[in-house]
Amino acid sequence: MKKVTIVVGLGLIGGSIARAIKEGHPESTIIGVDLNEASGKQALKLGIIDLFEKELNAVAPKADVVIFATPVQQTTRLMNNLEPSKLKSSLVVTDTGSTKKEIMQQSKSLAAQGITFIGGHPMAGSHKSGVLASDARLFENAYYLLTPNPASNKHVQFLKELLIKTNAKFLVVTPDEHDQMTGMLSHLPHIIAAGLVNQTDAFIKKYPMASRLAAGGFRDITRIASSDPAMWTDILLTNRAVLIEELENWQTQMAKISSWLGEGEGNREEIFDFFAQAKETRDHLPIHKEGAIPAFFDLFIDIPDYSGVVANVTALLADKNISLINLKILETREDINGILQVTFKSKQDLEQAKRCIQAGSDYVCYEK
Ligand SMILES: NC(=O)c1ccc[n+]([C@@H]2O[C@H](COP(=O)([O-])OP(=O)(O)OC[C@H]3O[C@@H](n4cnc5c(N)ncnc54)[C@H](O)[C@@H]3O)[C@@H](O)[C@H]2O)c1
Ligand SMILES: O=C(O)C(=O)C[C@]1(C(=O)O)C=C[C@@H](O)C=C1
Repeated sequence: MKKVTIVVGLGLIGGSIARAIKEGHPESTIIGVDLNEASGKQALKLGIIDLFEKELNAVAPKADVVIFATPVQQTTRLMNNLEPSKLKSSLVVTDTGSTKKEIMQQSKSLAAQGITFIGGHPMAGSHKSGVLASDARLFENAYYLLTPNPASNKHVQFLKELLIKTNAKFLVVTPDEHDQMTGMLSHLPHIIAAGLVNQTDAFIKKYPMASRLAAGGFRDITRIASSDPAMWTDILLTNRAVLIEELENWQTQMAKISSWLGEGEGNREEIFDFFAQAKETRDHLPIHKEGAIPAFFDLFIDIPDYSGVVANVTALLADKNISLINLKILETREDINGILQVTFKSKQDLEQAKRCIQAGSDYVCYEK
């Protein structure tokens, strides 16, 4: 496919999409557009794009495809600034934004001027931002939701072909269905995670030692609280009605638990059922695991708290040529062992590392 694609926003999503297009269509040209010149330089250096430009309208007339991978409200602003009379009549415009109703509303004025617009949203990502976190495999096996304008239906196949190497599963939904479903399954969880971390922050001021006790449960439910605040502000402000309703449902649920607790033992069964129902549902949800960036493999090692132990572990791994991605001490207190978190790229590396550390030391290794 010898096409010119402009990717606007060279961050996690734009970078990952550009990588996948390069992989599937090496003969195509990718022009990267970003406000941030450093992102452009990094993308050029990584070979993700062929050219960099700060101003979209300076290059838009060359484009066969424009893909917006900017925060939602930046995307609507940039769409509004396009100059349709200067664009190719065959141009296909799409986006990657986490909400769809406002963007689809904005696209009507483009459609009125003959520009094809297909809303898009890959349902995979990370709390990490920026082009350095991008990965062509990010969307593998994930759903990629599409909300085409009626007049754009015939271009959906072309877009799927362009994005073939994302290895995503494309699904057409209405903008309303989209915002309802992502509101429940993505936006509300991000609000809850951020709220929980903020509540913890206030608590830690009272009990400073508590910060050292944040273990697996807290880590699992709050990872997404590290996501980019600018991106999430735009998401919330473009899905207000859905989120207000879901927050009310959430508050009703929390109030119910609070009242059960107020009455104590008499509500044992209700409390049990609350957790039992959640376990049943969670255990049967087909949660997307493969392809996302945190598809790294963590090995946890209980280590005695003395200096030199990290060097011991790395020496054991180096001896067997096992490469690691990251190494972090999660906990060090005088009275207990520390935990060393060693991250590997593959399950095989992790298993080999576990065997070699267990053979060469008496450290206890485990996965979570
Ligand atoms: N992060 C995720 O998990 C995820 C997943 C799916 C979809 N999305 C959506 O994808 C979009 C991009 O998210 P991301 O995670 O890649 O963010 P990011 O912060 O990693 O990248 C955004 C990039 O856009 C650039 N940018 C911002 N405003 C711009 C403008 N006016 N003109 C040109 N460049 C501009 C920034 O400099 C940055 O490089 C958002 O709409 C988000 O809702 C995010
Ligand atoms: O894995 C994460 O960190 C994400 O938050 C990814 C996530 C999600 O909520 O699942 C976040 C926003 C997107 O619009 C799509 C995916």
